Amino acid sequence: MTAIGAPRTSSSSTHQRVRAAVVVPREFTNRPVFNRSAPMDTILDARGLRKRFGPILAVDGIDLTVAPGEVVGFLGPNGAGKSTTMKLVTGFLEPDAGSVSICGHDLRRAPLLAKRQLGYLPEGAPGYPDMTVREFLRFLADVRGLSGGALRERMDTVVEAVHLESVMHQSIETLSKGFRRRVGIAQALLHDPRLLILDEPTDGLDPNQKHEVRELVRSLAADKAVVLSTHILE
Ligand SMILES: Nc1ncnc2c1ncn2[C@@H]1O[C@H](COP(=O)(O)OP(=O)(O)OP(=O)(O)O)[C@@H](O)[C@H]1O
Repeated sequence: MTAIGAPRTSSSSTHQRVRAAVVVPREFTNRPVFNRSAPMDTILDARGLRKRFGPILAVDGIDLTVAPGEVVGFLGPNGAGKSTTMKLVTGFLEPDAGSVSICGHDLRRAPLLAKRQLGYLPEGAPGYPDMTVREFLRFLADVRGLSGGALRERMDTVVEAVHLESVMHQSIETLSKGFRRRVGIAQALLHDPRLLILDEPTDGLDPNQKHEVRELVRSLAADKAVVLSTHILE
């Protein structure tokens, strides 16, 4: 994947900016990536990211900076390299070249500090199928180091934000796609991160659910930076 053109900006509110980074497979373009120097309040600063899988050059020199209040959308066809870029940005995969900094913390040198500021919804929103939603969220809150009153407060906040009240005692394997995706978003929000990376958050959802997730992302983005992807080009 390379990114083409300057990111487009549209103003949805005075505090929020939405940008679309159109991403295309390497063979379709020789145009340069967008390359800007990071301003002081940058939440995500990725430079020169490159990743090869054998003969496939999946990510070829991505530079990306995202500031608070910005929503950046990766738009590209299947196989363009959107998920791979997200895996590099979240530390799920090691890049062959390049660096990632989250809230000023270098992902390689200070992974815990960087990941503390990161919430990640992987593609397909994986969860532990036999856990109930409550067990799953409690487990992840525990992993994130939350306990006592802080844990209860964050659980209540995300359950309300994502509207999970009605399914808290249901096992994840019995949830509809829409609710499964919401649980994935809830776990990404639990520790109140500054950066949200959402891989295809609306994929497979019906139009109402898509609208809800988009509204949710919009409401969350006021004080966070959000990067999301979609292969739905229209
Ligand atoms: N672990 C891997 N091993 C080998 N090739 C891989 C691996 N992960 C991704 N690829 C390849 O890298 C390229 C980019 O894949 P990626 O999943 O990042 O694309 P994508 O834009 O997210 O696509 P989609 O919209 O289908 O999710 C594809 O050609 C894919 O086959």
